[in-house]
Amino acid sequence: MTVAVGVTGATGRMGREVLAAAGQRGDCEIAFAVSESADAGTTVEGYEVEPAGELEDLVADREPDAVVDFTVPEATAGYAAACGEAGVSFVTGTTGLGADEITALDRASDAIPVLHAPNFSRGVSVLVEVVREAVGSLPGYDVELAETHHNGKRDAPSGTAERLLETIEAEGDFSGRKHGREGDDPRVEGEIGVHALRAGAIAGEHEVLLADDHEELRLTHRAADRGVFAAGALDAAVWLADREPGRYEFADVLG
Ligand SMILES: NC(=O)C1=CN([C@@H]2O[C@H](COP(=O)(O)OP(=O)(O)OC[C@H]3O[C@@H](n4cnc5c(N)ncnc54)[C@H](OP(=O)(O)O)[C@@H]3O)[C@@H](O)[C@H]2O)C=CC1
Ligand SMILES: O=C(O)C1=N[C@H](C(=O)O)C[C@H](O)C1
Repeated sequence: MTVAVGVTGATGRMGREVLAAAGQRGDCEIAFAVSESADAGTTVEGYEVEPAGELEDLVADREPDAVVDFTVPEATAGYAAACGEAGVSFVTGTTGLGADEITALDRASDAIPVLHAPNFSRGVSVLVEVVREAVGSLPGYDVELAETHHNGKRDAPSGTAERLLETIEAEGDFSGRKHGREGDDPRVEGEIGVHALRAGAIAGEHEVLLADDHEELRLTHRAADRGVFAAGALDAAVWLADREPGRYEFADVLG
């Protein structure tokens, strides 16, 4: 079966990557591509990019099996609602979602399958589980998290860092998060240090450091490029296309 995919944010870093990846696969085809500021004649990877304001019409006309979204939180909430109305599965990797946007995903999931993942890399899925085990096995160790991304990233800490922090907090007895460190600011027992670096074109790095007075353990994931996220998102779209309505995780796709 070939899954027809609509792509939002088509002119963005991830949208371009999703369109490029789709062209290399036999299990999906592009139904349409949209972007907020697309002008007439804009093309990406050979696909015509249409104005995002026309999403409802495009979903009705082209009848995709799924929409893949990497945009901004305020757009993601509206796209989820439009897909819910049209009965089209919705996959989103947009990070920095607030309570209202999460509620929009939940509402849409009454009508359609919705999968939101802060990271579509298989390696990060494993990292989350390894961090869970490490924190649970090393009670009392200091924990610090650092994430590094390109200079165009909007949200901090990254969505992946948020997922790792939730995992760490669920597994141990911590007093709170400490974002950055400056001046006369020694470490307080039980805090989780959080550091966000932004530079150049770095696709995405996450490191969790656990240490006591005698040893240190560093658990690190590095994305070599964005292709890994695009591949995971398309895997999710193919998997999600014929599911029942509800909320799904990337881990469900990986089985
Ligand atoms: N889950 C994962 O594995 C990954 C998640 N991400 C997340 O994906 C998101 C996008 O990242 P990235 O591609 O780097 O971002 P970019 O800034 O490169 O692209 C954003 C896209 O969103 C569009 N956009 C911006 N504002 C609006 C709006 N108000 N309505 C509709 N569309 C809009 C832009 O359109 P235009 O250019 O026309 O303005 C652009 O196409 C981020 O939240 C990022 O954290 C990124 C990588 C992996
Ligand atoms: O904005 C990005 O680039 C990335 N965002 C995701 C996040 O916020 O965790 C995933 C990946 O690290 C790249």
